[in-house]
Amino acid sequence: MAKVSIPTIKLNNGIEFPALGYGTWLGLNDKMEFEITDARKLQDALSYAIDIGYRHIDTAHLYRVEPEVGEVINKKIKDGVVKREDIFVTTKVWHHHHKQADVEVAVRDCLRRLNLEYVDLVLVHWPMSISQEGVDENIDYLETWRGFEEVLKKGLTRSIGVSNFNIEQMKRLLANCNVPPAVNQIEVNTINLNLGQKELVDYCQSKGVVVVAYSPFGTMVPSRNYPDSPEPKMDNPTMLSIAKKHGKTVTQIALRYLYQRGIVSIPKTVTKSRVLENASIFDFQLDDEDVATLAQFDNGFRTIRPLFWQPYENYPFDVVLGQEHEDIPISLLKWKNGVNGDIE
Ligand SMILES: NC(=O)C1=CN([C@@H]2O[C@H](COP(=O)(O)OP(=O)(O)OC[C@H]3O[C@@H](n4cnc5c(N)ncnc54)[C@H](OP(=O)(O)O)[C@@H]3O)[C@@H](O)[C@H]2O)C=CC1
Ligand SMILES: O=C1CO[C@H](CO)[C@@H](O)[C@@H]1O
Repeated sequence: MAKVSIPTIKLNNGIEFPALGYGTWLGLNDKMEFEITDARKLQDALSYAIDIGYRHIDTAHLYRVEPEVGEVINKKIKDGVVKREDIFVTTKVWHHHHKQADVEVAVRDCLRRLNLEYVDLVLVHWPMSISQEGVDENIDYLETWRGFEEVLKKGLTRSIGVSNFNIEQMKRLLANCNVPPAVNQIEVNTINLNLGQKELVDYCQSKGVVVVAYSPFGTMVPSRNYPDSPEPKMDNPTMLSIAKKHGKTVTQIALRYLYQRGIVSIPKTVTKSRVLENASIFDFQLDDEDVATLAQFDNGFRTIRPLFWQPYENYPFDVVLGQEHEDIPISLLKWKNGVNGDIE
């Protein structure tokens, strides 16, 4: 079987963080459920990923797949493929759990669903605080962060971090915390609309906060949020020529570019050949000319741009007036069995 060796980056707490992880967001259907066939594919592909050397898995309460992900991890531990301490598991607290006292309940529920005693990193998924009913709860993320510092102290997680925080929110958090966030997980992509996030990435990195790129391929579909959204750049001649020069694929060029910017990426795929392809990026180097060319693609467009959350306090992105009520999946906030969001 093929094997990959994925380097690590040190977090600000000294913990080694694999520079490439496995994303587990499958999307949800109209009933806000994932398709069970996709979950089986995810388990097969994740199992293969661990076999070939992936050691970092990104999941979240929102994704509804924590039980499936935990099942694979526990099986690999039982089968002696890895030890628990070899695997870096990230999960995220959804925004109806932002009260300080709710954070521990939420993280313990993640651990129960994952069937793990601890995670390696838990993130504040978004800076906004929204109730199950879609009401703006307006809880300050500084309060949420105090809850995060408590779960760290209790050993439920080895690191704490944030996701979707903008520069102002990062500055305010860093100025008002006891434990600084280890990471900020944000969209950075070079395949779809091209969001380089230079300013935010530079700021986080200058403060020792590792940037994790979600949707590194811009989810590989044209964005719903922009009427003239282009197709992903899989056939772009410039990308193809850089890929050809290095004997690599366009997606590998995109991931390598992130790695050379010091960014950790977490591509999602349920296709085994792509699991291998995405991790085979540590055996070549983009030169200065390639890097300068790739940087020019950045045009500041987001793929993940949840317009329906624009009216909420602490929405982190620029607000586009007139589009606030588009396509509101309030049900995305609803959980089957009450506030803890069990899916069993
Ligand atoms: N913190 C946050 O708010 C967010 C976090 N995330 C995290 O980031 C992860 C990745 O982002 P995601 O939005 O899933 O999108 P990605 O940008 O990773 O794109 C996923 C899509 O790309 C396809 N794909 C993967 N590898 C290749 C390849 N080598 N060649 C061609 N196509 C490929 C996949 O297809 P297939 O599976 O069929 O192979 C899938 O359709 C998520 O799974 C999640 O863990 C994502 C969004 C927001
Ligand atoms: O993690 C996530 C997965 O993608 C969703 C959008 O499709 C995001 O809202 C969410 O933050």
